[in-house]
Amino acid sequence: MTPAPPPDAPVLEAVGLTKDFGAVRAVDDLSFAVAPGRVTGFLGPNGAGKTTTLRMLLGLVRPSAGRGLVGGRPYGEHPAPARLVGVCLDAGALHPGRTALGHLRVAAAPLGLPETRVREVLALVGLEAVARRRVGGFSLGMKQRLGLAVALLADPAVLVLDEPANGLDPEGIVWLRSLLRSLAGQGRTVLVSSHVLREVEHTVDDVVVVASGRLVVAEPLVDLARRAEPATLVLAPDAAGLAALARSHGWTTAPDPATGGVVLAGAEAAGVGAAAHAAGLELHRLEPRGSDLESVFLRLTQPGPDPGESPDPGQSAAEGVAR
Ligand SMILES: Nc1ncnc2c1ncn2[C@@H]1O[C@H](COP(=O)(O)OP(=O)(O)OP(=O)(O)O)[C@@H](O)[C@H]1O
Repeated sequence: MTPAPPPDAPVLEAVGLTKDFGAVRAVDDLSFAVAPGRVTGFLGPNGAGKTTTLRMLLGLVRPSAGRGLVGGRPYGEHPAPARLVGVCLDAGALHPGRTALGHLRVAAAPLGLPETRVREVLALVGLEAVARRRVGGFSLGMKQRLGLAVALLADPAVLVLDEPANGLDPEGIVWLRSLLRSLAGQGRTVLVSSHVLREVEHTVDDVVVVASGRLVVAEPLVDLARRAEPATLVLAPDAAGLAALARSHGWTTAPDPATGGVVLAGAEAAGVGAAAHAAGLELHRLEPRGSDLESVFLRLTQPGPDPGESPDPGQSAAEGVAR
């Protein structure tokens, strides 16, 4: 593919984006910015409003309020928006009777791109061997690769991909990760949505998390990881003594079948060691467990008791917007 990085790839921006479908508010006053040179994950559970937001950013859905901006201008006001922004919103919706090659040729024609570029992107996504096969026989993972090839055709400075990891096998996810990282490394602006944080946690630099159409947090992934509770794996022959120790310190316990031990949530290893020593409790294993990002994601996106309440006490949604 063309190696030259796009100079000054534009920022993608949602400014107070709101969308009502009848009585349903799908997106509610959503503001965030997607920086060039980084991969940003747009995350939220099913129905959180991700696709609707992406469609508003791309001028495919008219916002009820607010604006979607690419480099400070609405998508449609750019002279050649389809060259500037590569998009894959629904890889599953490709025409089943058309071949992979046919799809790319149809997409390349209005962009004025030559056959050589079609061949380049086919190779880039690893579909050369099936170029003449009809898409109807493709797996979802192969369709994802083709959708990505279409998005990459014009060598765009901005990429917007809706659930690109969906349907990819583990090897495909590793491949997608390195491709997206290299595209961002060239200075491009890359936005990928997912409803599964685990799918993209090794791919993204920044996260924009939404739930029920509203912004929950927008921040670097490392900051999201800091919200994770510490956890410690412990093996102790005196199970009752360990349970009593956990109770007295407010640590929640969960069995760890792989080791036969217990994971103490909310506990640092050093604190557990000190407490066990003080209580005269014998430990056979004491091991810090990595922060569990998925549980942070679930905690942030699960509906709270009060819909007006911030999902994370002490952190308002607005705090997460400013970046
Ligand atoms: N055209 C439409 N007409 C009516 N309601 C819609 C329409 N499009 C989306 N919605 C509703 O808006 C809300 C947000 O949907 P959206 O598809 O944007 O969420 P999502 O986060 O992309 O979910 P998923 O991960 O399931 O694709 C949902 O309640 C959905 O039912």
